[in-house]
Amino acid sequence: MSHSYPSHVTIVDVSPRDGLQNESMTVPTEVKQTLINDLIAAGVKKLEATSFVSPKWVPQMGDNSALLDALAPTRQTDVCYSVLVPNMRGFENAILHRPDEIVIFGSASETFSQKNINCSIDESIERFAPVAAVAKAQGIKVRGVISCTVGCPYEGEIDPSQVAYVTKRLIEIGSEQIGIADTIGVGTPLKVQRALQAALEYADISMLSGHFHDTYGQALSNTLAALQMGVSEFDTSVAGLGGCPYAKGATGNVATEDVVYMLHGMGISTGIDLDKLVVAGERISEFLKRPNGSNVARAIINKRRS
Ligand SMILES: CC(C)(COP(=O)([O-])OP(=O)([O-])OC[C@H]1O[C@@H](n2cnc3c(N)ncnc32)[C@H](O)[C@@H]1OP(=O)([O-])[O-])[C@@H](O)C(=O)NCCC(=O)NCCSC(=O)C[C@@](C)(O)CC(=O)[O-]
Repeated sequence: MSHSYPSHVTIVDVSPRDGLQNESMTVPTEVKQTLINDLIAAGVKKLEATSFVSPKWVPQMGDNSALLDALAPTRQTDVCYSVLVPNMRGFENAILHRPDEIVIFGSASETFSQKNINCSIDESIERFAPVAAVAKAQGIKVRGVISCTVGCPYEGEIDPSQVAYVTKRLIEIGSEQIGIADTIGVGTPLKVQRALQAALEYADISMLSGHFHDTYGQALSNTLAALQMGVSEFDTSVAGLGGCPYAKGATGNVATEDVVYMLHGMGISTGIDLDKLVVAGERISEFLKRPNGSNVARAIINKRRS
């Protein structure tokens, strides 16, 4: 069977944000800065640095401004520094640091929307609309991410028509890209393809990206299923770090190392140096005192030791 896979894939490493937002220990700003610089040294060209959400809701991201200040002197012009922004208050704080891209994050599940950002899906779009308009007027890219596109921790299975609806609304208010997220990692390849297919009612394939958590070990298969549809951008997390504070039990995103290994093995370029990426993942895993969540990283490290 032949598929027309993309020749190049953009990796968005979300570990500094999605990876660390759920950590119970305080991760010092310098450690986040080192992680980001390690990722960039490995060739990552797009990353989620932090989020401008309420520190009462997500204390771990409370150093958002300090982190961007620390990164400023060595900021790379060919790297896209993204930040999550839930409302105008967050945007006003973020804009002081001129991020390259803001991410507005909605949900295909009503209940998850309430739990995560304390408003309904329609209310969230109303909040995002002025944020997206001001960002675009200032030359900042706007990406929309939709949580719970295949399953929700509160509502169970999500109908693809919900994904189509939120995609439509996010595009109407100016999202240039749409991330299809499997927040709790319950998706399997055909379900993920159905969610992507629903988004394609309103979005072009070049606008879509995949954001797959690996709770049930399906994320790499789901990545391949998305690739087969022509998706060429994926959110991944070095060492598989992460989880969402409002999706109990959900583990991290698919490990960046695992996706890069698969893509390179398929002849698809990423611009990333896998060995340097493994160093980045090991350093943060050691700091967090947790086993490296990437199968590929563990294999490479074991091989080096033997
Ligand atoms: C959205 C809100 C702020 C609404 O929270 P709220 O309590 O409804 O907001 P509010 O407007 O009523 O304000 C309450 C207080 O928060 C302050 N406030 C209000 N906004 C901000 C802000 N931006 N930055 C700093 N402070 C803020 C505001 O000033 C006020 O302060 P007070 O007067 O009480 O001192 C809250 O629900 C929130 O911060 N939620 C965070 C959710 C979050 O970060 N979730 C994890 C990221 S999403 C995710 O992981 C999924 C994703 C993207 O990865 C994809 C996937 O896998 O699904």
